[in-house]
Amino acid sequence: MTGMQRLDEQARQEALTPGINVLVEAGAGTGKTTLLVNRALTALLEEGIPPARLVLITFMEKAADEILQRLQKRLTEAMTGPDGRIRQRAEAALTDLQHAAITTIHGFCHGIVTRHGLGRGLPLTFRVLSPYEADRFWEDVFRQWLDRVPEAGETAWGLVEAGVPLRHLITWARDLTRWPDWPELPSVTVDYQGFLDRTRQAAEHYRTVALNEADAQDGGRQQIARIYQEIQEITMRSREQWPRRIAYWTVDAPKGNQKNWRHGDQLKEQKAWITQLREELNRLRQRMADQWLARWANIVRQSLRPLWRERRFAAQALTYDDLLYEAQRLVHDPEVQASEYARYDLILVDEFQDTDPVQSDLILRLATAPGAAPGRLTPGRLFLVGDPKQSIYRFRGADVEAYTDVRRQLTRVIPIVQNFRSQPDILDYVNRQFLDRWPAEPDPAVPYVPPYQPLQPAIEADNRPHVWELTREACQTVDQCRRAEAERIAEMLLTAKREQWPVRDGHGGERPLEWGDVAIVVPARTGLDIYRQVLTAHGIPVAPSAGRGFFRRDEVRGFQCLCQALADPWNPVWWVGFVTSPWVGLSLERLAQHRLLGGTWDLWDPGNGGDPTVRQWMERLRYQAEHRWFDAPETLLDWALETTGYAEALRHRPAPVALANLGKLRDLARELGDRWGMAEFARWLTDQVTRQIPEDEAPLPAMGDQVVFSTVHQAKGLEWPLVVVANWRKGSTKLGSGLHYDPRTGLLALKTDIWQSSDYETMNVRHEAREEAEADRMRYVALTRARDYLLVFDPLS
Ligand SMILES: Nc1ncnc2c1ncn2[C@@H]1O[C@H](COP(=O)(O)OP(=O)(O)OP(=O)(O)O)[C@@H](O)[C@H]1O
Repeated sequence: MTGMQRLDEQARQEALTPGINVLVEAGAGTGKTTLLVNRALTALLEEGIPPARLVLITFMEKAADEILQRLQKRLTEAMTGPDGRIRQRAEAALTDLQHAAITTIHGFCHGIVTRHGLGRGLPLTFRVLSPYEADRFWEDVFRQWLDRVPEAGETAWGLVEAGVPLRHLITWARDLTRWPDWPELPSVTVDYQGFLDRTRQAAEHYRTVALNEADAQDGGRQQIARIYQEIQEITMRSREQWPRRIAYWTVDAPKGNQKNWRHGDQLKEQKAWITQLREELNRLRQRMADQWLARWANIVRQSLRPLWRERRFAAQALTYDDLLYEAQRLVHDPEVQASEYARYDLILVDEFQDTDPVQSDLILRLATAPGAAPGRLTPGRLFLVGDPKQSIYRFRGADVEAYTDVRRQLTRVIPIVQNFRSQPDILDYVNRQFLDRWPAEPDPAVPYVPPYQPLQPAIEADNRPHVWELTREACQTVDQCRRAEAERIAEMLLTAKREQWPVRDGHGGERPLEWGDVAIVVPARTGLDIYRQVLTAHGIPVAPSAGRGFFRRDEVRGFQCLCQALADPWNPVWWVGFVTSPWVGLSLERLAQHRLLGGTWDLWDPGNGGDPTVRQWMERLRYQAEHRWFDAPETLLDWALETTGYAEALRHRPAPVALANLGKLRDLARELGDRWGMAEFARWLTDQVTRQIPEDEAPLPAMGDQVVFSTVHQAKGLEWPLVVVANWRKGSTKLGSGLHYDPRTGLLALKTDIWQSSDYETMNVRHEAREEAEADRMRYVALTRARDYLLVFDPLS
């Protein structure tokens, strides 16, 4: 099964050639990190570029750490090589390695902003706001804006009057201030009067006809009477009320039965008019949405955006987005560009498929000599590695078209296709899935669809099966299908374990499959509990996994109740919430007993009666409440852990998820509590818990011999001997409700349950095509995680 044949050695060598700008388009499992490290080593050892003149940008901090470690190891090895010059350079590079900018794009931008921001509209020193802080701060500024800028308050009030819910306005304003730039929208007028006049006249006419022509119980006659009545009511009201009434007016599909009419043609005519009215109403609503959007967006653009910028800069605080946008703005200043260009000799970028237009523009600017025309890159400055087939971060702004644009500008695109990870059968299966779906070369008509070069195996095929396309038992609902899938998975896994399927051990040998070799890779966490239950019922050990429900977890809610109890000791709900949470674990019966025994609910006056344990807790909490202004949330957390013995209890149970979450809670308490103090922290935490804001639970430390569940995003960059691809659904790819912006077309569109603006459809068509391509890429990532065995289901319908 060994017998490695090197297929693209020449391409790999070519990629390392100094003096050219390279985009290495490397498929899954082709060893991208090794290639990146090799190119950095060529720069350090052969070209003699000092570490400080290298930039190496990774997608995550963890990847930056890994690359740094690998470089350290390789340089240490090079220090004992035969060539004296290389030994010297390796030693020097190792000493200076900390000066190399091996960092995420945000880290890199931080440097640019720090070096050049002063005198260019940015604060001298600044700190970067965490997303929580940024949110909170934004809300303050938004409130002040509404209060202090008269047109802002008036516009908001006018829109609320017209039927736009305030919470929509707030969300839209937040989105609008987050996006870097978007065009001022043309103002829109809506001709309510014309619409109402026309509709009233027509309704009057059809009503008269129906009265003479149709039986009283006919649906059509009743329908026209209702329409007539509604239009009368709307016109009777003041103009200010028209928009709201029209926005929420629904006209049903035409009704009525020819049999009840003296002349059937009359009903036909009425039905045609009603259909037309429905269309007209939709168009009118679309115009209303355009008008609202333009009014709100333009006022946000004129005054909220500048105010928000001014306020955060005055507070010497930048958001993560600021780092990117400000760095991009700065490198468009010729002086800054010249200075940054002179600073580095080589820029290496990992995971370049997940770039966005801002990032790619910034990187290209730094690879262009000062004064050179845009796009005329200096040779030998760029080494980009990416796999457009694995671009799966569209939801947070990655734009595979930005990748395609850069690809077009680079003269050297080097495909690497030999996969070191998977069994030939698996690669064969993957190739068959995508060869027909994706073009061999980029197709300008579909710039968001990646080109596909078949993956080539690095090991020889054996005659064992490695891929199973699984089928489910017949099922009706999605959950039943999930259960059926889970049953089938359990059956296969038990067989694999019983038959001791061999997996490669990474040292050229084999060993029998263990539970820890198995991953179930899913697109989303919905419905995972079903799989978990079924597998557990079959005796298969399953690793607990972190979801998005951090603020719904008992350990977090218990602490939230404690914080709130101290911030608001007059309300017994909070302290009772705390003592009945698993932190303290008192039962409700015990509290009822406490009351029966003459206990109070009043923290300030626990009295002498009641249950002694409850009273003891009340006294402790009262003491804490009295001192709350002096306590930081982190100190409070420590106090609670010590006093309740909760962490100890979790350790004995054992409950790794809860323990890991307590760790995360402490980090939050430290970070936010330091800046906000107790009362503000308590308010914030309560807000997150009550609004059930989705938030990642703490990542878990490595588990023992257990099957893991992993989302595709979590699985990116990882591999397992046996991968099951399950819980796949062909979901809707439509743009959901809310405000949307497409930086590529400059379109802004909004949609609610009732109305949508006129650019929504155009935007949605673009969006759907891109989402479908993204879903295919997700599937590619999932399938290519498998080393030895792949079990795949078709999507659930
Ligand atoms: N030059 C090499 N020779 C043999 N095996 C290699 C080589 N480079 C990497 N590998 C092995 O191949 C597998 C895939 O490598 P790696 O995870 O670096 O690929 P990748 O390109 O980052 O994959 P993906 O993009 O799919 O996450 C790993 O098991 C790794 O140990």
